[in-house]
Amino acid sequence: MALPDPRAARAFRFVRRDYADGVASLVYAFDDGPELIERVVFPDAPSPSLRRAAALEAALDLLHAIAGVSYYKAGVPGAIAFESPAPDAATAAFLDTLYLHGLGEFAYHNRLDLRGRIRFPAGAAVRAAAPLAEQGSAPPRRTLVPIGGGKDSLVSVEILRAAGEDATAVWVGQSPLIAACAERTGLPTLNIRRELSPVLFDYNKLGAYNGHIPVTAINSAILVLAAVLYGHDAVAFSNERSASSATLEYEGQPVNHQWSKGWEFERAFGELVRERVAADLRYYSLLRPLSELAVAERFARHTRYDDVFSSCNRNFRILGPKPADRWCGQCPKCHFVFLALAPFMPKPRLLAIFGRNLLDDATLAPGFDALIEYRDHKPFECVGEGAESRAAFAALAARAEWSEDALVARFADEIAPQLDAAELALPALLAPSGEHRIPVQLQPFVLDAHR
Ligand SMILES: CC(=O)N[C@H]1[C@@H](OP(=O)(O)OP(=O)(O)OC[C@H]2O[C@@H](n3ccc(=O)[nH]c3=O)[C@H](O)[C@@H]2O)O[C@H](CO)[C@@H](O)[C@@H]1O[C@H](C)C(=O)N[C@@H](C)C(=O)N[C@@H](CCC(=O)O)C(=O)O
Ligand SMILES: Nc1ncnc2c1ncn2[C@@H]1O[C@H](COP(=O)(O)OP(=O)(O)OP(=O)(O)O)[C@@H](O)[C@H]1O
Repeated sequence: MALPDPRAARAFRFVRRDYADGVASLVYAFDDGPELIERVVFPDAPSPSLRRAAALEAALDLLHAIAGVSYYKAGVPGAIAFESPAPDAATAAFLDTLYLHGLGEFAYHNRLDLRGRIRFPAGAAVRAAAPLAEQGSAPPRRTLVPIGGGKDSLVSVEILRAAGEDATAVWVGQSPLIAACAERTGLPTLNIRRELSPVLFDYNKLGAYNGHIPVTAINSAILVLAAVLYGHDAVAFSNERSASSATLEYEGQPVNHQWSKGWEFERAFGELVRERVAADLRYYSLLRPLSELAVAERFARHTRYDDVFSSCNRNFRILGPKPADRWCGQCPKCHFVFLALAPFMPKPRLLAIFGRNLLDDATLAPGFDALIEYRDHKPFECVGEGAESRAAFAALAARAEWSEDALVARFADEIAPQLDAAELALPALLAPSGEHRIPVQLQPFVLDAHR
């Protein structure tokens, strides 16, 4: 039977969700079209105790509502409907914000205006969640630390290790690269599988709307459910301060590729988890006070991951080709991570990691120009702020081993003279600052730059 066009649909339906034998099934549909079923598989998950059922149900509801964004985007119809009870008003307002900003880049590229279009229906009020300690046996103090294959989460692992925290390295999906990083941490590991509905890919082939989604929000909701199932009391992401900055402004609205890695999401989601899932379950980012450069400086202190990690997102595609090398060398993420690590590592070590010198390749000038916001905007990728990239270039221009490399010399000769030298200093960008939700006992390990 021919698939209906989701762009012509009247409503997006949250049909049902359930959890049994380690599998969460999340079901959606456009109008009366075929069901879109996503499955999330939690290996060897212990049977949830009856007493912890309330937290499980609430975490499952949250995951169902958040993961719907992958499917909703295929049609962005004007109505959203729930067949199960609709979320309470506070959750509905959170979802409005998440879908609007999390789909900001998608809307920009598809020339859609989603303002006023995304309205989650609000159902009955619900009671505040009890602590896990009152919903069953209290979990020991244990942290789930999500691993993304890149430098950030590995910095968090080392912070947790230094603080003597009991942590489990966890990742979603089937990336062998992430698995190798998780193994290298030496921590206990947990791999959660996620199977998107194949109907989404059929819709995509037919020309449905497509584009970027707030994947960190989805991973966050999966890991909160995992914390309830496996008995952890904290989920510690590795999202840095720089992730809160918009990629660009369009029609007066900030558009941020990394919106669900930002502070606004962390705060709202973390509070919702406490109020709706369990009052003693903490969701936070351990790296929130740090800039990308500060994270790079911390990563450079450890050589343990040099031959396994990669921040190049081309490795993490579900579909489509993956790069022949761990670092493709062509994408904004490769350019930025090379530039951010360069001031903090011996040059031979960095060249060994990447297998080449990206800053001595004049053909890459446009890519690096976008990072420093020179004649272009910041790329739609997880990269630091323009000020951080400019400061890294300035630091390299002052070092004999880098100053003659093509792009560093070009920066010094052509671009730096147009900039305010006071804004190019590294130390200010390395100091921790800003808001965070880091538990008190871990704060010294993040905020004290020398630990
Ligand atoms: C790996 C990657 O960067 N993928 C982005 C890419 O997708 P592509 O088509 O090249 O490959 P796939 O990832 O295999 O996706 C296939 C289709 O499936 C859709 N999809 C995938 C996962 C999901 O959870 N929901 C989905 O609907 C996807 O849209 C494809 O149609 O381009 C896409 C369009 O721009 C991006 O959406 C893909 O991004 C992935 C979802 C992804 O995991 N990206 C992260 C590396 C990423 O961008 N992280 C951001 C954080 C953003 C946030 O706010 O959370 C970052 O680190 O900055
Ligand atoms: N597949 C995944 N499973 C679980 N968590 C993930 C996954 N991919 C990314 N994350 C988490 O999402 C957050 C943002 O990812 P991001 O790619 O910025 O981090 P990273 O891979 O650790 O470092 P880098 O910025 O160098 O790529 C991190 O906390 C990361 O651990």
